[in-house]
Amino acid sequence: MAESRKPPVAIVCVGMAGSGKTTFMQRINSYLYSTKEAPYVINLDPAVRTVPFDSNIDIRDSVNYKEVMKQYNLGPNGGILTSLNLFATKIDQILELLEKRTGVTGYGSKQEAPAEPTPEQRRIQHILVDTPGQIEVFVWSASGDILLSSLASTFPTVIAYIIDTPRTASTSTFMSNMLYACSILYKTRLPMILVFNKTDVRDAEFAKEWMTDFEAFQAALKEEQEQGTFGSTEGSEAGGYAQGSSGYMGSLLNSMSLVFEEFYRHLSVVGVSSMTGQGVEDFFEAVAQKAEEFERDYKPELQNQHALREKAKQDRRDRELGRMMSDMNMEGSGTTSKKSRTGRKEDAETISDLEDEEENAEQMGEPAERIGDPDDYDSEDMDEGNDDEGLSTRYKRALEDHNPTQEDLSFARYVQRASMG
Ligand SMILES: Nc1nc2c(ncn2[C@@H]2O[C@H](COP(=O)(O)OP(=O)(O)OP(=O)(O)O)[C@@H](O)[C@H]2O)c(=O)[nH]1
Repeated sequence: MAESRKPPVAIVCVGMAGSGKTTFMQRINSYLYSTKEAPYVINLDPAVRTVPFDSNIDIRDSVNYKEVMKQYNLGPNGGILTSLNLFATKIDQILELLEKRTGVTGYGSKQEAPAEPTPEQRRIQHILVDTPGQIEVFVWSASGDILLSSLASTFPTVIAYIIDTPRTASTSTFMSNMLYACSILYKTRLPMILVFNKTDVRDAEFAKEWMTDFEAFQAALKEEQEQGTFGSTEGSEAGGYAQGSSGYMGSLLNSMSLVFEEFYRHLSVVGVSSMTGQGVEDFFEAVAQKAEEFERDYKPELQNQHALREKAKQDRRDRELGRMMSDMNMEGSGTTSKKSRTGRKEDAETISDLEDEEENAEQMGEPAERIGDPDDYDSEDMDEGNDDEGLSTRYKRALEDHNPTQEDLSFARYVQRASMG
């Protein structure tokens, strides 16, 4: 009897620019190496110059960010977004690779589950993902969504939200960060760990206290207002808000601290120093806890959504198939020859449509054999089977195999237009 195996956990590091994502990735990467559990590393930041660790998959190997900016006359953020979009069109290949390396298949996978993972596959317990510093470009873009939901369809996926602790020590910057974390949690719908980084500079105890005791937060807010430091970044320098304007802000933060009580309950909080390595073990304990939570609470919901999407897709295919058949006037006329009913031209259009789809898919980087054998749509072959049922089945299969989702389709068109696939 094969020993049951926990699938590797995907840890996606997000955080504002300069919060220390890359340094944190480097730290947890070397920690895992020291425990002989080498992770699988993915870099999704196309604009980073040097990455201080080895990546197994690097967006920079597929997309040249500088070239994208030049070619499309884009600024830095547009360049990152476009690079991510282009990379997301290859998500099938990325997943296939991850599944091969880890021996795990997801519920949406086209691959068969392996009988027994090899020792190499078993060794990968974590997949680490570094993201661009322009957090919104990743979290709020369709490509970020595709990358995250694809990962989560195969692996327990956890978001590590990295916070620059010294720069979050005032009530206003703390609350801004919490608001951001909250929006990411509700956008991604994945379990989240708040990583208060740089604890060698500033201890994260204050943040933990503010998250568990709203009275402590309100007391800190009052103190800042009295000392005139309200609105500063680090809670000690001169206030960023003019006297008098802090009244509204103060009461807003006060109310938010009450509203966020429920949100805080869904989070794990750890203090880490990526510089010294302090707190890294706590982080991995939180990861294990969140991975269990993912399997228990998030996965059924994701599977449910996946099943609903599949059903909607199937219904749409059926409708399209029905429409196509009635357009071709083929329903229930099993004796008439297809050629005489529709004429050569129509057949040729249909075949070329299918070929177009195949071409689209190839431009998206899928290997030809996965797109379907061109012989399937050979006109001679189609002529041979004069029964409607055969043709109907073929169309159905063609739609199943080749009709991308609306999302895929828009990406396919996008890539085609950009001629970058
Ligand atoms: N003292 C201290 N500094 C840190 C720590 N972690 C990161 N830093 C510093 O913070 C700065 C930013 O770190 P990065 O790892 O480049 O941050 P990032 O979030 O990847 O930055 P972007 O790539 O711009 O998004 C660097 O100067 C790091 O040396 C830490 O735990 N303690």
